[in-house]
Amino acid sequence: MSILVSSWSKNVQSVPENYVFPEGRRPGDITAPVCNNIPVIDLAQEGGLDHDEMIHQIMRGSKDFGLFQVINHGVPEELMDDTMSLFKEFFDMPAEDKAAYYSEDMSKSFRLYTSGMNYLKDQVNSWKDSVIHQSCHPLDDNIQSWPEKPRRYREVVGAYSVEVKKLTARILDMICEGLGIELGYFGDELSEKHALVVNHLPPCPDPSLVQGVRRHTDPNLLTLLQQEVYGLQIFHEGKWVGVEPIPHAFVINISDQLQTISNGKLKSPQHRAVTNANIARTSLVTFITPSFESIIEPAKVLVSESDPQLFKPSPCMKYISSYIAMVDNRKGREDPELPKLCD
Ligand SMILES: O=C(O)CCC(=O)C(=O)O
Ligand SMILES: [Fe+2]
Repeated sequence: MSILVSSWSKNVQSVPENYVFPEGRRPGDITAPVCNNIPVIDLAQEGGLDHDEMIHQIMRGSKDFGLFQVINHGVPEELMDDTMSLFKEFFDMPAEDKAAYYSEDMSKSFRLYTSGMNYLKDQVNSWKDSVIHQSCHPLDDNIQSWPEKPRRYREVVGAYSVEVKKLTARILDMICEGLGIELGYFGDELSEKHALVVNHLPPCPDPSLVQGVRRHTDPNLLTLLQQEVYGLQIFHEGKWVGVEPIPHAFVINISDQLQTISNGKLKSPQHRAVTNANIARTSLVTFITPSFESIIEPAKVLVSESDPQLFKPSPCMKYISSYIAMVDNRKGREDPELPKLCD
């Protein structure tokens, strides 16, 4: 039998034992109401918000929640719909078709996997299948490792990653403006890597027992997420709150390395994704990461006598490897120099 949740979960009426989290580590409030204070920012270039107001809202979201949403952002809505439909079709393919893409080898540039990062190492499994494209750009160098099924996979996902790249550059420059650092600061090296992860959480007979995407902060620079079904939650002021699924919006999540570069002015929120009883949830998550050799440290202009440096310089790779070690061992991050984050 396939170990992919998307292949066997239709045939079960209760949660198999290896997916049931022990009491105390269960998700708790899976129906947390959506938080209406998270900014939803209209980025329309004509007839939309005043530019200064956009920057103000971006800063408010990034400081108070570590997160905001954008609409009218320039990524064509039809392309967002096509990409979402394509991935739903991917996870609905017969188990034999999906088996060709399944791998536990984390070094692969494209793979389909299940649970956390490694099904075999997880003490308790997560109710999730995922695909990862380690690198989307340059497209021509990477696209050959992507699936050819469903038809148009490479064309649609390729176009999606080109559009998301443009939006990323725009948002990073607005963050520069808000922080008062030079435009282009995040160009090239600091935003070199674009990985696309698609998480698929099939309907679950009892969402209160399982984890979809477990509580974590993102170890990269910035994350852009597309969702259409409720499930993403952030831990805010001591409780879980939902992030409203808004059609054709992107959720923009400040990640650990941007928290460091901003010298703690922007925060990297703890978040997770919960499952639903009746409906599958698919999310498209683009992770922007500096080149692994980049040294991540607070921007000089953000450090002063009244604003002492909060983080020591560390290579980007250290953030990523400490995250992977944490996910593998389910322990907190041990390196005291890195933002301290997880359960
Ligand atoms: O699927 C989601 O909504 C959250 C995914 C996420 O946090 C991640 O993949 O890092
Ligand atoms: Fe995340």
